[in-house]
Amino acid sequence: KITKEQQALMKVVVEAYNRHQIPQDVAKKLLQEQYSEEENFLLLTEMATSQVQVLVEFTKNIPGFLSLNHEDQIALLKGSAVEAMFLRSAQVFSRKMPNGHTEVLEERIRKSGISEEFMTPMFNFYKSIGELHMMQEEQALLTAIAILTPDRPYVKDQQAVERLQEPMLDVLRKLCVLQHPQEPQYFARLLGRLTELRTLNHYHAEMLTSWRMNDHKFTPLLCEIWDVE
Ligand SMILES: CC(C)c1onc(-c2c(Cl)cccc2Cl)c1COc1ccc(-c2ccc3c(C(=O)O)c[nH]c3c2)cc1
Repeated sequence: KITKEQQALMKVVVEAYNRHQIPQDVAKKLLQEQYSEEENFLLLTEMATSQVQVLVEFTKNIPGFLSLNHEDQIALLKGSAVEAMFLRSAQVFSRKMPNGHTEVLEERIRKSGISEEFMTPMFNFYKSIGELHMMQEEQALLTAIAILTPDRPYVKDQQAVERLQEPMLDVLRKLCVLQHPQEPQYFARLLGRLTELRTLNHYHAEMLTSWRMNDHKFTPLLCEIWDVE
């Protein structure tokens, strides 16, 4: 049922997703340093900065992305960065990393100056992703689909983005039917996570504001992608 060109498209996206990961020495830092709120914030800032670099490289490998209008490429990256990082960090939680990354990452997020009201939706999302037991092909395609969301702010040629997103949605739908035959609603559940991600964007904007009010500093790359400072 999955055509040859759909196989090829999936292969490119999955390989790019696996190739571009946070370097292990950066990820391992989560395990080493102390646990002060300050230290946690700095470590999470380092992870996010590294994750954005990884995200840019992954996005450049999405077939057709580099032939989009350049301003639209930037608009898509800025509009999807937080969602892509929620998806990627969610894998850490659902992967139940062997060397304790999961507990450590949760601990550091819970003690990094994020107010309680954002913890619940954030960790509910992590839990809902974990329950899906997504395959890596599904993770890669879902991330590409999130990045290729046509109605991000400031996107001029939305049709061009739709033309790239639709083939991804078709492949993911077919893949879900093949990999989860006993669960016909699985594809719909995956798309439901994308809706949940949109609400997390709003919470995240408020998290940024409260961090900035407490004079927390971000890196130049994060300031650029999140339009802060
Ligand atoms: C600027 C800082 C304070 C910030 O602001 N909002 C968020 C933030 C938060 Cl707190 C939650 C969700 C999204 C964002 Cl942007 C963050 C921290 O963002 C990240 C991003 C990505 C990881 C992350 C990814 C992969 C792996 C990984 C592997 O792949 O092996 C092993 N360890 C990983 C860690 C962690 C934290």
